Amino acid sequence: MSQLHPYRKFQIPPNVPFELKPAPGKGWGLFATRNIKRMDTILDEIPLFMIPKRSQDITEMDVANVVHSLSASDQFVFECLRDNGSEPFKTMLLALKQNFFAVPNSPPTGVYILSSRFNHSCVPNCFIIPRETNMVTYASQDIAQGDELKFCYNSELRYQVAEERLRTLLFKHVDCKACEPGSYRDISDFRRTLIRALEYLSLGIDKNAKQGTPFAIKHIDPELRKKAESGCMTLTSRFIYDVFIVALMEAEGLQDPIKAGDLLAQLEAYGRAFQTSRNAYIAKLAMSQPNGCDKFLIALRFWGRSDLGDEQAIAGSQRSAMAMRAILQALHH
Ligand SMILES: C[S@@+](CC[C@H](N)C(=O)[O-])C[C@H]1O[C@@H](n2cnc3c(N)ncnc32)[C@H](O)[C@@H]1O
Repeated sequence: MSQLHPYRKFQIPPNVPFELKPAPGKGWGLFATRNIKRMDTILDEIPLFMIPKRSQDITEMDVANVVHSLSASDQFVFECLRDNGSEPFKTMLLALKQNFFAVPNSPPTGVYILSSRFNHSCVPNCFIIPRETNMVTYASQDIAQGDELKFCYNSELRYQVAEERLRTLLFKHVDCKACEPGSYRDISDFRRTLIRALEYLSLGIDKNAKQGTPFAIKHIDPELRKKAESGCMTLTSRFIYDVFIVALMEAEGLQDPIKAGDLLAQLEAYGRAFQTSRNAYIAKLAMSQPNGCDKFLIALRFWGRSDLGDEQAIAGSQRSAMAMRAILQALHH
């Protein structure tokens, strides 16, 4: 049966490290045909077509106009798209909605035939980023031959617990080890709640508040909370919180190099802001450790310490907290 499936007609580029085949319970998916190393490129794909509008503004007519202007072979490829691998889409707009990526600084919406065959996981082994108008997928960890290749569909999901993610994803059933009830999910929920609380302590705001999720800020010690919210957290405390986030993200399998790179850059910036030489030394030592857990253990030496650079850093973080609050308020209205 699957031998006759229209996806069999897709052109798979030579030398890619995957095959497209049925993924039970999820339609079809991509599976590694050889071992893949962390940071290897898995796919670098040009769009089948692009539409110069944001996806939410695109109409059926927009899609029809573009599709009719494609070559016969590209039109055929678009027609092969199936709703989760089974039924043809009822409208062209639905086919676009399941197979597009937003492309910054370009015509904003592109349809990518193979990049949209990756299934979702909240504990992904790949990540995808735009490069000009292409979508490029990389391995975020070493992947064994035969493993399914999956990325996280929405970066906001990384801070949500399973129940919240299920509401966001809207799949009938999510096949994902962090979403299935059981001990892995309990540990995963615990780590993600902790990551969000630590981020709150470090930044003084809940960047994910727009999700309307029941994050238990009220459980945080009121004095600590006041300190965080008024931007008065010391450099040493912020360093400890952010290193703890790095360690938890690694343990959670969320260390894709982009997010991890942002966090590490932030930690390097704290490191440069220390004016007490012993603190600068501890920060350097922590950053030289190979993984987040070892970094965190070194950073614990900061416990209870202040720094000569605190006053300056606090003034700076109060200014940026005010700016960030204004941005978030504008976004939510
Ligand atoms: C962009 S498509 C991915 C490819 C799709 N499986 C196919 O056969 O063409 C997204 C759809 O795949 C399914 N899917 C993706 N990840 C899944 C997961 N972890 N669990 C269950 N279904 C999933 C959902 O139906 C989702 O709407």
